[in-house]
Amino acid sequence: MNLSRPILLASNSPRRKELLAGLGLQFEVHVKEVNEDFPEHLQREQVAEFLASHKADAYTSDLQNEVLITADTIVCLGDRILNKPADALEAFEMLRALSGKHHEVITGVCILTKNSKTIFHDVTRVYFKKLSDEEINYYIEHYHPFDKAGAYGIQEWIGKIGIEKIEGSYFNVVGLPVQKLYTYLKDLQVITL
Ligand SMILES: Cc1cn([C@H]2C[C@H](O)[C@@H](COP(=O)(O)OP(=O)(O)OP(=O)(O)O)O2)c(=O)[nH]c1=O
Repeated sequence: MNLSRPILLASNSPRRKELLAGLGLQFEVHVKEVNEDFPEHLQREQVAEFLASHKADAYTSDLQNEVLITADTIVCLGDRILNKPADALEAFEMLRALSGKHHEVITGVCILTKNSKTIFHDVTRVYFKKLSDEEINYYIEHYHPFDKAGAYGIQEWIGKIGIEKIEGSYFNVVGLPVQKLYTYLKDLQVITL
């Protein structure tokens, strides 16, 4: 893959680094702490896009020729948005709520340059089987899913035993919709084969 300009990934997430590297791209990682509040009135797709865009805004004045990528993943159960659980009790409550139902995982992405901002999102529907309290407690105890929206990682044990099916991109659930991102980067002429 050839790059027309340097790529920066602004993310703390090891999964995002791995997924972007999986596209065969060279990039650098830069991270600034950004507050993840959002306006109440936004639709859920808009929340993921707002947060990705907001993360990118912290870098506007730093960019020269670089292309900056940011993302945000949220888990939506009906109208409820599940963020990262604060503790084991909240993680248990979230997984109990997701058990036996389907929900949507939305990742918003922002591609920022000095002169342009491109924002998009991808949605994946995830169907959980009914989880027992023992399964939920076992997962929380062994995997500590406190850095994950909705208190689970599809790539972990619970994804194997608990998820019946998904509709949409698997990688979008892990944290970066790489298929769509590749298309945007190609259309923006950031990458060529
Ligand atoms: C639902 C789900 C989420 N996640 C992760 C993706 C995200 O890293 C995290 C949601 O938090 P985010 O706020 O999207 O990202 P982050 O704070 O980890 O990283 P950044 O520095 O880029 O802001 O949950 C999984 O790894 N697997 C899953 O199945």
